Amino acid sequence: MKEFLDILRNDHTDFDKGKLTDELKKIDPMLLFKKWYQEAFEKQCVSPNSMTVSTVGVDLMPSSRVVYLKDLLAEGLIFYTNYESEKGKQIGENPQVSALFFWDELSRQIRVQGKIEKAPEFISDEYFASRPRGSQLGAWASKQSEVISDRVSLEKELERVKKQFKNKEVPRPEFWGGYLIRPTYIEFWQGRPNRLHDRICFERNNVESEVWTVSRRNP
Ligand SMILES: Cc1cc2nc3c(=O)[nH]c(=O)nc-3n(C[C@H](O)[C@H](O)[C@H](O)COP(=O)(O)O)c2cc1C
Ligand SMILES: Cc1ncc(COP(=O)(O)O)c(C=O)c1O
Repeated sequence: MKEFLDILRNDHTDFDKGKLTDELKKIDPMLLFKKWYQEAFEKQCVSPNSMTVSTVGVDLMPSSRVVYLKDLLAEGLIFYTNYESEKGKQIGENPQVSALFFWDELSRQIRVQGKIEKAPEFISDEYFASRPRGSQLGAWASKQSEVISDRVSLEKELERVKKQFKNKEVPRPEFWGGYLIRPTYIEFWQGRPNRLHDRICFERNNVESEVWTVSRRNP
């Protein structure tokens, strides 16, 4: 037991897969995001579309979970979920969130902060319709984040939902759809030797502004 903890504790492997030049400061951050995302895909990073989204409700207790990035628009990042889930409730209380990507194979991290809002309904409809029927039924069956007595009750609910939509298309539930994160802060992080990493940060005052202030930060 101690052995693996020690191995990990004593692992000081350097990051050395690239660097960030000041040239990057001239690029639109959403275009740079797309470039890095594409590179994460092409380098076959594990789960390149997994992002950790953190929300904070009125109790001020941050809560984080992994979701899949599904759409990348010029305006921001879209993921899909249950609007009545814990995250949905917290977003209702406070629309400020952060999102995080880590692509180990590239020694890269992207940190995003911004404002979140429900995606337009037609975007959610289109995405929901593209999902496998099993996942569509699952969205109806799961009262996401609510306590259930046991697994059997969830499976019973799935059976009920299956009967309800037998021989019919499964419509998108009103309580399920996309959220659009509009960034006000995007940080590109490239791991470098001796823990002296490169960080290029883009910030703007509000989501309408097209003026990004760019800085390099200490690692
Ligand atoms: C790789 C991965 C991808 C996930 N993708 C989603 C997703 O796209 N949407 C979603 O609602 N939950 C997704 N989940 C489940 C969430 O992490 C989380 O358990 C769920 O959304 C409930 O979170 P909440 O109770 O904080 O609202 C994913 C989990 C993992 C590990
Ligand atoms: C609870 C939940 N909802 C939605 C999703 C996204 O699923 P899909 O890629 O089928 O839209 C996931 C993915 O793991 C999930 O766990």
